[in-house]
Amino acid sequence: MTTTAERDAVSNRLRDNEIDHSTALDSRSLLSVEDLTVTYGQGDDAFVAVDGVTFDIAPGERIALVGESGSGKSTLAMTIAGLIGPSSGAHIVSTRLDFDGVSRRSPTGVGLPKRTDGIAMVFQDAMTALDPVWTIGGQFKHVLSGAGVHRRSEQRDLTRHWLTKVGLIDTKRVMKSRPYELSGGMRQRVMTALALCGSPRLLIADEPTSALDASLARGSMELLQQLTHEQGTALLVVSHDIKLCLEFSDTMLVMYRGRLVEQAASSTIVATAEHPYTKGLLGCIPTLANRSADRLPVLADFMR
Ligand SMILES: Nc1ncnc2c1ncn2[C@@H]1O[C@H](COP(=O)(O)OP(=O)(O)OP(=O)(O)O)[C@@H](O)[C@H]1O
Repeated sequence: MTTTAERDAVSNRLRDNEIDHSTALDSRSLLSVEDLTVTYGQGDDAFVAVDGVTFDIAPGERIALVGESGSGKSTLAMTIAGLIGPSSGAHIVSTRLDFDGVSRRSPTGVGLPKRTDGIAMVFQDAMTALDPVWTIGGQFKHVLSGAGVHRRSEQRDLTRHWLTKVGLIDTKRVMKSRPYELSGGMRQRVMTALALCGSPRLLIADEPTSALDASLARGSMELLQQLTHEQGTALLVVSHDIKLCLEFSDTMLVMYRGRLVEQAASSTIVATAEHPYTKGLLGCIPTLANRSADRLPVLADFMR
């Protein structure tokens, strides 16, 4: 049995491992992105999905990335996580992409490493994100081995610890189960536990609540917020749920047709929004004041 102190030591080791701080560039930012452009295809068929985006994430900061369908949110999130590259038909260019004090940019500014250590992702659909033929215990073993935890007792105890943290009981049964044997809500919790068990510095959640009903969505956001806060993990949530984002984030990033058109504190964005798309988006949130309106505002084409 691993003690709490031993488990904390493993978590700290996971947090610190393999990050080379010798090339530290900006100690204030966890993630620093400058002029990032992602293009799919080539020549006449080229499509710019992310267009010259610049932003920073501080350690422990909670960011909400919002925007209409096709505005480039997932492309941006997956690029940061190192999950998009030439094999996905994407051409990536940036002038800066630093994570945890280390430049992740290739020397030419084109492309990114395949995977970025210290960044984990939670996807929209747990059924497709989890491996269908492996038991949950086996999937934890795989992730923890990749994070440098090889002792079986440590792996077992960390798995139980994280399954309990996300609110699952009877962890023995869950560990022996395959994804299809669990309910949708349980799978979502397992995915969150898997993402956090390697003690990432940044957790990216792409539409984590869109498959859930309103009360489950709120519970899921609360859980993500609580667990990342406890670990000091920064959280980047991609979502269409503006209302939930306003409540559960420190900073709001608004994308429109590949561009970042607004970056503002979530607590004040309703009053300070400058871009017409942001104003339109915020104006579409149903409130007690506008519930009697015949129809919500229609968003115009804001791009010249
Ligand atoms: N592999 C690809 N090849 C070509 N175009 C792509 C590819 N992946 C995404 N796109 C295009 O890039 C644009 C941005 O897509 P992306 O999925 O990033 O948008 P999004 O804002 O996340 O949308 P949603 O909210 O619907 O998930 C879309 O027009 C999409 O069709």
